[in-house]
This record gives sequence, structure tokens and C-alpha cells, in this order.
Amino acid sequence: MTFVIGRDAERTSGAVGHLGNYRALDGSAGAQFHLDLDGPHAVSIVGKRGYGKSFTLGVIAEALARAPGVAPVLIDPMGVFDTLEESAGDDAVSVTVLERPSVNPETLDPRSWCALVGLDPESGAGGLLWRAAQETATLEAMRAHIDSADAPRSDVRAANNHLNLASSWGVFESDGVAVPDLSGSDVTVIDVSGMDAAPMNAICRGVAETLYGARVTDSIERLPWLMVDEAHTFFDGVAGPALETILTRGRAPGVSLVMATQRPGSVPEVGLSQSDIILSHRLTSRADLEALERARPTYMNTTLENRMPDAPGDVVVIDDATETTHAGRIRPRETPHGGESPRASDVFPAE
Ligand SMILES: Nc1ncnc2c1ncn2[C@@H]1O[C@H](COP(=O)(O)OP(=O)(O)OP(=O)(O)O)[C@@H](O)[C@H]1O
Repeated sequence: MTFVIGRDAERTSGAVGHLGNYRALDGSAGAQFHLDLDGPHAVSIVGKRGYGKSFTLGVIAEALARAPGVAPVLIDPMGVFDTLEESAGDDAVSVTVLERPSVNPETLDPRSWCALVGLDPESGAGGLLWRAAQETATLEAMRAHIDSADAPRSDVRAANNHLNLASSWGVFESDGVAVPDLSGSDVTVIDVSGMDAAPMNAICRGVAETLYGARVTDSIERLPWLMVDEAHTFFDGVAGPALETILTRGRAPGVSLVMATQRPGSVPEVGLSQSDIILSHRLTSRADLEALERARPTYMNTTLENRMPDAPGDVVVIDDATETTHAGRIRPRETPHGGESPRASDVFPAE
């Protein structure tokens, strides 16, 4: 029998990806479990540092790369997923890494522009930026629009200073990431490592809005799966509302979100409550456990704390479709894992 999480008993066909094996009470490996890749899902991967979130995200990315009809996109804030390109034996994973990603300024709506540079849209400078973003499509045109506005010079200066700040991040280009870059069957890894939180968020928001909008307007055929590592960084920033849109409204147009975070307590409640699948690695902080307990489906009859796994790679699987929870272990990666912590002994091995 094949166990598929995210799929109810009525559906028996469609793509799946092997995630791992269930674990028996004595710790021994039980049956394999798979993830449904046929329909849209919201998946949360949580766990404290070093217990396997990025590893698990990589396993899901490998599975998506081999599934038909999906467009996997991975936002990589730590720069550790380029290893998906490395050999997976005869059956290599098809990956495109975007190393210097940029977004088209037009992708962000006027509200996002104000939030991005920290201007209140109700303020003079914020209002100027709002209108410039509404009426023009490039940074130069926005600047010209602000300069020519009939407004106090102090507001013009403030709006331009904030726009210059955004411009200095170097992530806005008219030929920034667009639907054709994101709609292939290979995993598109968007490497935002080394960027500050604000530009990283601008990229994530642009990508999330592009994928969602493309499905709503039928300009992408495949079903997008947006995977986001260190998701709290994005829920805390200007990307947050775009991720929440996918969580709350992504199912109908067929957009999935997979988010990994070490701080489920810092992700808005909607993040966990809208997830139909939760893979929880070990968590110990009270705030994080409580966040998970609050989102815990009512069919769970034992507290999560009692079920917390101890070893990296072990998970509690909470599946809404079958209304079950299971102890499991994520399978080994087919490609090298890029998130290994460096060790001093790598530099000076013991004699
Ligand atoms: N399923 C697994 N099978 C075997 N080893 C695993 C598995 N999951 C994790 N590990 C081991 O645990 C280590 C830490 O995993 P990983 O880098 O994914 O942690 P993390 O939770 O993402 O941590 P961080 O928050 O620091 O990024 C890995 O380098 C790997 O050695």
C-alpha cells in the first residue's frame, strides 16, 4: 500500500514524490510515505536549527523536479540549494540557478513600494512615491515623476532619497524575473543569499506575485510550487502579504507554497493554520511549540510536545487530508545537501 500525504482516499492517481518512511514506536522504519504533487498544497516545514528543515525542503525540490505538470521555484536565502545541480547519479535533477535575480519595478504595486522603503503612504513623501509607482514603470520614470510633482521640496527630496535607497540594492531591472523564467519543469533556484532583508523581500514578493498572477491570468500552464527557506524573514517583510495571498487564495488558481522556518512562533498564524500539511522536526522553544499547538488540528489527541522527534531528519507528519499524524523519517537526499554546518575540525583535522 502506498501512503500519500495531502491526498484523501477518493483520489488514487496523480504524481507523488517519495518523502520518507513512517517510524514505528520502537524507531524501526515502517512503510514509505509520499507527498501528493498533483494538487495544490500549503506545506509548513518547521524545526529548530540543525534538525533538517533545509534538507527536507531539498527532498521536496528533488521530487518536484521529477513530477509532471509543475513549475518548482525555490527562494534560497542561504545560497545552499545550488547543490541540487550536482550529480544525482543517472537521473540528474534539472535545475536553473538565478544568481543575480532582479524584479521588474512594475511587479510591485504602489503599496508595496511604500512598505519596501519604509514610507507611510499617508505622508507627503509616501504619497509621491505611491503615485509615481502607480503611473510609471521604471525607476528613472518614477524619479522624474516625483521631481515634476507640484509638492513641497522637502517631500520630493524625501521621496527621492527613499527611491535612491531602493535603487542602490540593484535588484530592480525592467528585464527582471518574469513568467517565462519561472514556468519550466526544472527547479528554478533564486539565490538571494548575501542580500539584505529588504531587497530579498522585494525579490520574493515579485516572484510570488508573478506566479500567482500568471495562474489567475492563465499565462502559465504548469502548477507553480513556490518553496521558501527561512520563511520568517519574508513573513516579517514586504513579501509577507504576497505569501499570505498564496496561502489563503492559492488553491483555486493552483499555486502551492512550501515554507521552511525555524521560528513558527514568528510566522503569522495564517501560515500554519492554512497549511494542509505540516512536517515538524524537533522544536523546543515554548513560543514555537505553542504556535504549533494552536494550529494543531482537532483530531490530534496527544500534545505535540510529547511527540517531538529527537534526531535530525525525524519528523511528525500532520496531514489534514487524511486527518492523521504520524512519526516519520525523511529519506536521504539524492543530490548533496548544501546546508552542512562548517566545523573547526574541517580546517584543522585532529592528528
Ligand atoms: N533526513 C535526513 N537524513 C539524514 N541526515 C539528515 C536528514 N535531515 C537532516 N540531516 C542532517 O542534519 C543536518 C542539518 O540539517 P539542515 O541543514 O537541513 O538543518 P536546518 O534545520 O535547515 O538548520 P538551519 O536552520 O541551521 O538551516 C544536515 O546537514 C544533515 O547532516
